[in-house]
Amino acid sequence: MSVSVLGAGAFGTALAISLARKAPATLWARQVGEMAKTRENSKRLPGCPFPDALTVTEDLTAAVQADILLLAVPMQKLRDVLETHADLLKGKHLVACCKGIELNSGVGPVMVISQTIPDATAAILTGPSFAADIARGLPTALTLACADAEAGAYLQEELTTENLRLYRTTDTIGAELGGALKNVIAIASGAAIGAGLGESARAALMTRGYAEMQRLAAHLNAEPTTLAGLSGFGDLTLTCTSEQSRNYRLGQSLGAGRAFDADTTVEGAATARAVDALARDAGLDMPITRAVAGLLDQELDVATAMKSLLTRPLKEE
Ligand SMILES: NC(=O)C1=CN([C@@H]2O[C@H](COP(=O)(O)OP(=O)(O)OC[C@H]3O[C@@H](n4cnc5c(N)ncnc54)[C@H](OP(=O)(O)O)[C@@H]3O)[C@@H](O)[C@H]2O)C=CC1
Ligand SMILES: O=C(CO)COP(=O)(O)O
Repeated sequence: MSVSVLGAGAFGTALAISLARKAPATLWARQVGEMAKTRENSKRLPGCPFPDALTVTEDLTAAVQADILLLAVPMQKLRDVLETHADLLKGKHLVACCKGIELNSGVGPVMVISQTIPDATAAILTGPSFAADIARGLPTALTLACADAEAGAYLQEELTTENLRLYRTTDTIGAELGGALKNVIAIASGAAIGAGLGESARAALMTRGYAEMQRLAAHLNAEPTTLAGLSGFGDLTLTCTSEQSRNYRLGQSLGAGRAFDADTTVEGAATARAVDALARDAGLDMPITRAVAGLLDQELDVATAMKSLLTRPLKEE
């Protein structure tokens, strides 16, 4: 077995470091810059030295010699990367490591892989994990979802490491929805805390946000148990409560009326807009997602958004 990680952001670098502690692994980037020399990704993941068994390369033809390719680029870039390099990626096990819904199509990463490289085995690796934790070798548990059960079991075995424990499912829709939607709720949670609305308000947003996640998941025929697992409930809990999360921090900035670095990868922003559009088309009630999309597009401020949530007609839980 051999594994290559395509995309040397914080997450791709962390996964490559973790995997290279178990067996030789490759990390591909468009530009490796100083990484090959300093043996560290000082821009995206400083302070995490590369194991000797990690090869860093700009040569995609060499990287795709591996049987398993982890795709660790942001969701809105995934289709472009796959289309650009389609010839090299045919027939491989392609594991999306991004979290989000594509803005233009309303589909998640597994569907993007299936649409662009139809003869590849498409899977997703998702769940509660900060890149720095994985790179430091702290214990982490993730979900590996692949519609092909046999391929899923193979990927689970190959990608599990001493400190990275993988659970598997065939429910790719549920797994990708969990990872995508929790980021939207994390923005809402950060906004509540940033605006000084308190931790009780955050708990309400997390819980009612989870209800929205389940509503969309049911509409798209995902398994409710997947949403209750690491990729849904697990990642929702982590991301809505930690300042390590960029989605949460963007929310905090919105709530506090502060500017936020536009170059930071915040998957929940495009996903909120994509899911808001999906919900409208499907006639689904997703008021927190609507509020987050409204905040991001400056149609609402936090006080108005919160008021609109609190004054909705009373209903059964
Ligand atoms: N960071 C984390 O803790 C976690 C992140 N994730 C998920 O991982 C995904 C990536 O996030 P993360 O690694 O943090 O993001 P970063 O912002 O750290 O890095 C993004 C990386 O994507 C690369 N990239 C962008 N476009 C392309 C392209 N067309 N071809 C090749 N590479 C490209 C960038 O390369 P360049 O530097 O050349 O621009 C950069 O290295 C997201 O979906 C995120 O939700 C999941 C769990 C944890
Ligand atoms: O997905 C993550 C944790 O599981 C990382 O969260 P952010 O993308 O918000 O930093």
